[in-house]
Amino acid sequence: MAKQLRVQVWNPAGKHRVVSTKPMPGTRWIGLLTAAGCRVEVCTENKTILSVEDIRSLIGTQCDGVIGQLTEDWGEELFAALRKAGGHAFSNMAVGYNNVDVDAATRNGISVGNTPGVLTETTAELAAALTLAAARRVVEADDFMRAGKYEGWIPTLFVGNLLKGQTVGVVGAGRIGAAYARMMIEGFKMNLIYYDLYQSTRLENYVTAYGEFLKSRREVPVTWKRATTVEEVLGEADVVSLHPVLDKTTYHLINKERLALMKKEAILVNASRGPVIDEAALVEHLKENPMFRVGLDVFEDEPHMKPGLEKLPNAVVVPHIASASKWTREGMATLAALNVAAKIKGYPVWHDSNNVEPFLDENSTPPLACPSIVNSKALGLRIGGKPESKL
Ligand SMILES: NC(=O)c1ccc[n+]([C@@H]2O[C@H](COP(=O)([O-])OP(=O)(O)OC[C@H]3O[C@@H](n4cnc5c(N)ncnc54)[C@H](O)[C@@H]3O)[C@@H](O)[C@H]2O)c1
Ligand SMILES: O=C(O)[C@H](O)CO
Repeated sequence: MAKQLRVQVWNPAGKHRVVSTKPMPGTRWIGLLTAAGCRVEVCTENKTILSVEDIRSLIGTQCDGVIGQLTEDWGEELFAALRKAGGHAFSNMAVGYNNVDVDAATRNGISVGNTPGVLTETTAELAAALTLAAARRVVEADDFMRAGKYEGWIPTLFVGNLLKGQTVGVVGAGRIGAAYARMMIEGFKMNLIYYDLYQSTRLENYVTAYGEFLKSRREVPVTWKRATTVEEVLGEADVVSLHPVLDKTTYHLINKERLALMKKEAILVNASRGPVIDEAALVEHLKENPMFRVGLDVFEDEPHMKPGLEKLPNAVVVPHIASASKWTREGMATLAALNVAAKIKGYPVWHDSNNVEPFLDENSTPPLACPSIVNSKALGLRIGGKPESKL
């Protein structure tokens, strides 16, 4: 018998029961759910990652929808439990949904929401921060300073890499990868090489236009190149940042053999998902190549690091905080709540999941639609959405 988990209840008399497996930032998301007639139960148990058993007990015998987290294992067991409890709506509070078995959700007639767009710039900024921290050895230098080791300026102290005029490689040039590329190109005048399954004409045009602008100012123009293989990016780039989805095609995309193709003094950044890199191979590569540096936001066995990584000065490591700006986290909560509330109300799926801005303006009522449902086609859900109607 599973233990009863602590919950905080909002709008107890609400007609539809919605569970959030975690407290989420801000209050707008709670207001939107209660305005849609939902009783909202937020799990406040002091446990970082809930087990499948914990979540089953939260779902209970009657539940219309759940907002879950990327640390949870949403598979057949939970979706069957949710369907049995009368539910038909689930949303991850994340854009990535590799923790969700979407086919299992579809089999059980449950929609799977995610939160694209609202975290694009925030995540790209953290990838840029990791790039700079690794290139200029910021964390090593900070440790050195705090340890009282600084005895005065010398020409050889913490010499790192200059980014200007170097080549930035982006693997996965979707929303976040393209935003990161633009930051590095405009901010540091880097040239671009990218690899993606699809051509990013928008990004290419952007770099071309920026190159023309620089030329008009008699500055050296930036350039772009679409690589035909990931190996081409690894061989040519001075900085490589990983931004693909995690699936079978990207699991251990960066392995021992591919690390060996990279420049000895290259920088590798990962703010996508940990398993995109074979982390044990990375630890060995970092040991053998002290001038090779990494910036990591995500890890293969989160929350753990592969043994040895914690000791390496050429690695900057942060705990999966790439989307952690107040505006983004509150926006993620809003999108997740609306994915569930609008589905419960029978509204259609928003026509453009790459443009969720209309849902994020706190001063206006959101469109009558689910912002982003990844299995909308498989479930045969209606596409539409009308701005400026009350939920
Ligand atoms: N660290 C964090 O906190 C954080 C925050 C947000 C997103 N993410 C991760 O970033 C990922 C990307 O988010 P997004 O909004 O940019 O998604 P997106 O769908 O816009 O971009 C993903 C890109 O990856 C490409 N891709 C897929 N398979 C590929 C392959 N085998 N090789 C190369 N490219 C491939 C796709 O074509 C697409 O362009 C998410 O799925 C999530 O896992 C992490
Ligand atoms: O996929 C996501 O949205 C992120 O990992 C959350 O920060």
